[in-house]
Amino acid sequence: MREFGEEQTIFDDMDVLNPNKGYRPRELPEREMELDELHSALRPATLGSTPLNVFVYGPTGQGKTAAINLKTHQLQSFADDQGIDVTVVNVKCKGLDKSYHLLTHLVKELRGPGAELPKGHQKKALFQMVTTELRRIGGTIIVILDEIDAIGDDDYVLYELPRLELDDVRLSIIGITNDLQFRENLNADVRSSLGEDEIEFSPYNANQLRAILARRAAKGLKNTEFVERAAENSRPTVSTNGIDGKVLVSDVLEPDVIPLAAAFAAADSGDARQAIKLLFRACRLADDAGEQSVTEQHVRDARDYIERRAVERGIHSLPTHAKIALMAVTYYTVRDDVTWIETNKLYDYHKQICAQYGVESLSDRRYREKLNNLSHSNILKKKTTGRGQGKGVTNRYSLAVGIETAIENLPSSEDRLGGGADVIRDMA
Ligand SMILES: Nc1ncnc2c1ncn2[C@@H]1O[C@H](COP(=O)(O)OP(=O)(O)OP(=O)(O)O)[C@@H](O)[C@H]1O
Repeated sequence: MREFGEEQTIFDDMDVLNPNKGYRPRELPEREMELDELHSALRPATLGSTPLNVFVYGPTGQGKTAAINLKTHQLQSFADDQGIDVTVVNVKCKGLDKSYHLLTHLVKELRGPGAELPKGHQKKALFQMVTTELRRIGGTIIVILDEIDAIGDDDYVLYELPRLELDDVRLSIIGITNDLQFRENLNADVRSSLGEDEIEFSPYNANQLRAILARRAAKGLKNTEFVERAAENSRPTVSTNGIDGKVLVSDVLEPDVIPLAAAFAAADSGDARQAIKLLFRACRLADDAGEQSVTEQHVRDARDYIERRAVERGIHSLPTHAKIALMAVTYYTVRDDVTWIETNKLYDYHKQICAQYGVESLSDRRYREKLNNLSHSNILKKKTTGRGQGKGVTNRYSLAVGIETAIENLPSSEDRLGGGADVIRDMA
């Protein structure tokens, strides 16, 4: 057994590289333009006027939250220095699927630390409480509504809040979403009042991700720092995407590590969170193995690990019928040693398993939908072939995940479907 405290480590500060911890970057050079746009929307607060409502949108992991945090903090400290009354309130809307829920959380945040969620009130009464709290706080109040799309089409708050006119209150709403459809579907009135300014965050490219990773590595890893180009000496340069022409040198990272992690994330979705997660996992794999250097292979292993975990999580959270569909493909893959299996055969398995384990079976059409959904989640692959003119098409499915992964994640023996899964495990 390993003993605590006896190991060497490559980490200086693990939290900086852990995207789930609250590290807040103090600079975002890749988002200068977006920060300028935010600056322009918030600047009226410094001039005694009302900041603009802003709608911020773009895919996940693009620095939307980081940029808004940075800019509102900057505004807050300027306001504190100058004696200007500015209050920033943050509401995370994830899971708040109704205006009612959003209002309860907004009241709680406005009331400040220690306040409880108000219970047992109508929507209108809650809105009145919001108004009372805004009046009590007074001055400039910036309400950030993160993941605003969670409230779906119940846009009562989004309609009413920007329309509030209260004496001595200058209210600004910043709505953030990564659901572009949500923005498109908003009622035109809501969209125009909420989105006085709209700021789009488009995906990072590989170069930008390299720079982001380089700055994180410099803060999170030992013997890794930015130096003037001339001072590179003989130390390995691991990123040339430094600030002010500096380069990153490291005794811990091999030169290919940051470019590879950035390339993987850029090829996928340009998500900075994903890139940081990949680098962090690669560093942990090296560190846990007691190695003093992170290699390209660690990055590849980290990617495999993250992908595998994501698939496993996806499989575990599948509803019953989707689990049976996956079992069906796994069953024939193992039993017949084939790759592609026809829908009709899979449907026979479905009916048999449902009858055996007391699950209500689906119609043929609904079952096909389930198979199709699994192919959209990259758990199955689908192949469609024509049977000639007028004869329609045949869909075949195969596992998109490795057979070992599929078998490892079959329902356990204690599960309602465990017996069916045991049959597959015994055959494998
Ligand atoms: N330009 C950047 N420089 C340094 N770190 C960055 C940059 N952009 C994003 N990050 C980091 O990437 C992670 C994700 O960023 P953030 O949460 O701001 O993304 P987001 O666009 O708000 O994503 P989501 O829509 O999923 O909430 C955070 O750890 C953040 O600090």
